Amino acid sequence: MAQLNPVTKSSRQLNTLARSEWLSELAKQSLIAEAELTPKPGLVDGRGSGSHTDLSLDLMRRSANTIAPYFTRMALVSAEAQMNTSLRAEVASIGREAEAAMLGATSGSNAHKGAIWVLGLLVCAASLSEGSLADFVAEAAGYFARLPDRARPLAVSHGDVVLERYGATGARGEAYVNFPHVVKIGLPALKAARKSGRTEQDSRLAALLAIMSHLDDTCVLHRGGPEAQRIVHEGAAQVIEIGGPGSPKGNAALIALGQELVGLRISPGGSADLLAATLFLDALERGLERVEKDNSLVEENDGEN
Ligand SMILES: CC(C)(COP(=O)(O)OP(=O)(O)OC[C@H]1O[C@@H](n2cnc3c(N)ncnc32)[C@H](O)[C@@H]1O)[C@@H](O)C(=O)NCCC(=O)NCCS
Ligand SMILES: Nc1ncnc2c1ncn2[C@@H]1O[C@H](COP(=O)(O)OP(=O)(O)OP(=O)(O)O)[C@@H](O)[C@H]1O
Repeated sequence: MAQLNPVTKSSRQLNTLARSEWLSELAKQSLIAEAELTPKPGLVDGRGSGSHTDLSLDLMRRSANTIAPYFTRMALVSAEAQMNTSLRAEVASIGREAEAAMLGATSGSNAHKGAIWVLGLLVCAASLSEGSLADFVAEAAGYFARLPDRARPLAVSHGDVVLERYGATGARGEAYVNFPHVVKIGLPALKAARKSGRTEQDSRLAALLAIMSHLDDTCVLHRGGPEAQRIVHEGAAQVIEIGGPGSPKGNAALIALGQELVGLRISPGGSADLLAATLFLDALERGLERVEKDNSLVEENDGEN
């Protein structure tokens, strides 16, 4: 009989490790692809910092690279696990560690708080369910999010302030109802734009604008209240209505919307997070080895991250 080597990992363990690393890579690449996508209104992109004074594209990339190992850990603890409150607590604790590491890497700037939450839940759901269909994974992630978070900190967040003032449920609310702005708005817009022959860059921008035109975003509400939210909803809808990214009028309106948002210091950060989630689920569903580059950003160091 062949001698069993206790140090050798079983092929099942190796598969779990490979899938966890793949999910984490897809999540990281989705974050980098979102940040690099240009021109995005009010957000950090290849042109600069948008409406932010404490963020840059380099910082967004550094943050994404810092977070990636935490996505791997989330996927590993979720693989072959039961979706219950004890796993929820374990993942929440890794999520909070990721947030602290992100803040450490950015000298305290919030580059990816919302994104850690959204992608963390989706990575866990994809790992645990071994599924790849967007609706199915988003539903599993929603179920996971709704399990109680016993370690919720007492500190008041921007989301708490906005919930109290305007009743907007923000990142938590989006997850609790299975990410409708990703599966019912972002992904269909991405696929429809691709199908109509738009470039990958324009298709991703179309998905972002579709999300922006519907989402109640606590980043926007916290900085500018309901008037800022109205400007974002109507501005994004207008760009889509007159032809969308890739059409001459749509391109001009997109640039003008960006100038307006930067002038008012408005940033649709929640929509950016949900675009990253859209790119993640799209790559997962298509079984891609990596998130495709859209070629909208040509830089000397491009490709190193
Ligand atoms: C739920 C989170 C985001 C905290 O929510 P809270 O409302 O307090 O945060 P805050 O107002 O600072 O907003 C967080 C970010 O969400 C994004 N966002 C805003 N609006 C929306 C929206 N409608 N939909 C999705 N994302 C949004 C923005 O990027 C925003 O900056 C999260 O940090 C958390 O509770 N983590 C605990 C750890 C955990 O359970 N992790 C599990 C998986 S990682
Ligand atoms: N390309 C991007 N540009 C800017 N923000 C982004 C981008 N991608 C994702 N985000 C999200 O936007 C959020 C940044 O939010 P915001 O700047 O409002 O945070 P804050 O520092 O907590 O608030 P404020 O700057 O209003 O005091 C992050 O949670 C992040 O997940």
